[in-house]
Amino acid sequence: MTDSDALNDAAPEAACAADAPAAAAAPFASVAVIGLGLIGASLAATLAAKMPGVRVFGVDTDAATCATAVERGWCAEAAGPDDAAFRAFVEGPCELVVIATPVAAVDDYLTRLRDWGYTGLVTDTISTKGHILAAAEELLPAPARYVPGHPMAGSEQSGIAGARADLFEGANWILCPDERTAPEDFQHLHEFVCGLEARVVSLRREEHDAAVAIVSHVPHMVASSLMQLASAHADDTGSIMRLAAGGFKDTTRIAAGSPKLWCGIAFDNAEALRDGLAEMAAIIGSFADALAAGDRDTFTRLLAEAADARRALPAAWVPSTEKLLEVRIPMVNRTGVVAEVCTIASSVGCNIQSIDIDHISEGNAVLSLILTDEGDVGALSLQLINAGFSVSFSPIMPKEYAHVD
Ligand SMILES: NC(=O)C1=CN([C@@H]2O[C@H](COP(=O)(O)OP(=O)(O)OC[C@H]3O[C@@H](n4cnc5c(N)ncnc54)[C@H](O)[C@@H]3O)[C@@H](O)[C@H]2O)C=CC1
Ligand SMILES: O=C(O)C(=O)Cc1ccc(O)cc1
Repeated sequence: MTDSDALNDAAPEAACAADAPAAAAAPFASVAVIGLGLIGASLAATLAAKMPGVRVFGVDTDAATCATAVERGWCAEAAGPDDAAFRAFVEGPCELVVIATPVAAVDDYLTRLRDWGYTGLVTDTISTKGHILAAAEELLPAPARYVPGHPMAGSEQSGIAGARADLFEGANWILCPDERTAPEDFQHLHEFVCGLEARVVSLRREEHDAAVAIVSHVPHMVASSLMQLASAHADDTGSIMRLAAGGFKDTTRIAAGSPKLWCGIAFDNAEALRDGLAEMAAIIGSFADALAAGDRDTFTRLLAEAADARRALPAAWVPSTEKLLEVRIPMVNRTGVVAEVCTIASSVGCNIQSIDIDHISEGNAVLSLILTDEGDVGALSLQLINAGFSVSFSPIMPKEYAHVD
């Protein structure tokens, strides 16, 4: 039994305590968080609050940031990258490394992990995967144990000053397993992310950058462009800015984000961002064209399509605890089952609440997923069958579920 098994075994009682906020089961006993800025420090703060048994070692080049993280009780220890204690932690108890720095710092840490012979799990929070995927493949001693991650939550603030223990609550957290990802590794990472009260969305790693260009990187550049436009029209007194109503503020909040961080993100996702910006320019052009042509129908259609799409944006979902569904999938003679199944489930909007692997015999296991009442279960079933899986679904009662963990 590993340390983390022991933690897991101890967790159900804690999770049942009715009065205090329950501590989540901790799949890792010791975690290194590299980069203690908005995201890394929020992760450390969340772990301290929700998985207090986890020993977090923080790493940051800024000594004051390290001191703050320890003072606040978010990290047991925190140090600069050259501190011997960091190497000792990686070579010793560390079970998970989370890289939460700007993308420019990635090579340095992957090289250190290589030089220190680290073969444990590695994930990250970096907004783009262009660089880190290639670097992890080249540098990590166990590249199959790198699972790209990306919390789709944050803010326009930077550094530990903006960090919050509730930043990830209800947020989507992308994980990108591939066919080499060991089922147990993905199961533990899934538990880790769910323990932060975020929701895992599985995505093929090669699709990540194009997808986030559309929902995150182009919007950031559009928000910045709106501020450029307004600034160009502001006189010395800035009076035009005082006219800005809620809509302007809603659509430009993210423009206050760190220019250095966002320049790094843009250049690591240059191709998808360029394509997205060109599409965006064409869409803005179609409004201008309709105006020039006096074409009210087209103009109204463009607005109406956008209004419908905005109203249909998924609201925060409160899953019904009465409608859980278990999906059981034999994993005989097939690698990459977990990555494939979870990616299919996410693509049809299904939310996996927990993952269990029942080992039936040597080399023979059944993957058991507990789904909440979200997404298109019919499409899930069809796609899994088309992908060659033999699947069985059964509704489960909340009481039964209490014993699944
Ligand atoms: N800001 C946001 O809303 C989100 C950011 N991300 C991604 O997460 C990562 C971190 O972003 P933020 O926390 O917002 O950045 P941040 O600017 O708030 O913090 C970065 C931290 O990394 C430290 N740092 C810089 N270089 C370092 C190095 N070589 N070694 C150790 N520490 C170093 C800085 O001192 C700082 O504390 C980035 O890759 C970003 O793209 C992901 C989701 C949301
Ligand atoms: O502030 C917000 O609303 C964001 O959308 C933050 C954000 C910034 C960068 C990411 O890669 C993901 C999320």
